[in-house]
Amino acid sequence: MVAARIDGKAAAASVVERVKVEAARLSEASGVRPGLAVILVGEDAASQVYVANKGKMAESCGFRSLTHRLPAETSEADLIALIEKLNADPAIHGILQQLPLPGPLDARRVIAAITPEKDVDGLTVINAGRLASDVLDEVLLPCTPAGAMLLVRQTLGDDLSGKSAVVVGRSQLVGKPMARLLLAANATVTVAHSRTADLAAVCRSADILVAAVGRPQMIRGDWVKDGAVVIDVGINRVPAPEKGEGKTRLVGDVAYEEALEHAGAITPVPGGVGPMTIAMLMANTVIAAYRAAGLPAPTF
Ligand SMILES: Nc1nc(=O)c2c([nH]1)NC[C@@H]1CN(c3ccc(C(=O)N[C@@H](CCC(=O)O)C(=O)O)cc3)C=[N+]21
Repeated sequence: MVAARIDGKAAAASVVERVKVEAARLSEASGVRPGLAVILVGEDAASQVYVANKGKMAESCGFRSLTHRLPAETSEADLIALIEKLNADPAIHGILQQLPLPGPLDARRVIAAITPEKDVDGLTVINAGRLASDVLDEVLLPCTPAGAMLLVRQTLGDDLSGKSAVVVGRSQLVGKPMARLLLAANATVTVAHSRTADLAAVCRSADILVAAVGRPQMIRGDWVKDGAVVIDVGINRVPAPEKGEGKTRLVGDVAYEEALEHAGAITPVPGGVGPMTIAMLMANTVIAAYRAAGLPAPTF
């Protein structure tokens, strides 16, 4: 079998088109223009690129977009004071604190300062708790698992009854919320991780295999059940000596070429889950703006 390629770029573009329509509808109904504030502390090169992309995407959706660039030496008190100012600003509906934070800043305390209704990254304890407690009408979901789930639903439909799903990785950011979303869609879910015995055999039991470990090409082709849907969340930059694509290239957590021969459908890296992450940030921002206006929010 040769797997179908799940086109995350195309799926992300159609989410963004929906976001534009919903933003325009909100603006007509209530005069509210969604506002997204992105905070970047320090000079991390990769983060600079992501933040610039998010700003451009927000503007293309018709949002008000503000990027706050703070020096690496910023104190935690000053950063939290900025977040509190944005919490209180009625023109801002989403606050994204770009991670990782420089050394002495405590990400947990900083994220906790974001009001849950503006937490468009879905990282606060309140939003994690809403997902865990099935309070789905109030939750803002973490963007990467929400985007990955949309690709699963696009491939297999909304009801995963009778399907087994294996999530490799148990992070707060991806693994745990992904498992909860799959469970909410009626899949039978296993969360595997670095201490799982015979990980290959566990993976082979999966109709839906989600790789979120952050180790380049760790999941081999013969770990993939024939016909499985494989969602590769990993984005790893590795040296590319052999191909002449420059010094480095991006690979996922799955050995893509090998997995192609087993999977029924698979997300590539790049062009898979990555673009969906940014699209879902836009979706969360428009959702937060609808809720702030007291109107029923669109679902994605
Ligand atoms: N608070 C916070 N929220 C985040 O969501 C967050 C963050 N901090 N810090 C950094 C990571 C990284 N991240 C990516 C999003 C999209 C792509 C993406 O679209 N990647 C392209 C490839 C881009 C390239 O070529 O370099 C793709 O997979 O096709 C990658 C990485 C969000 N992050």
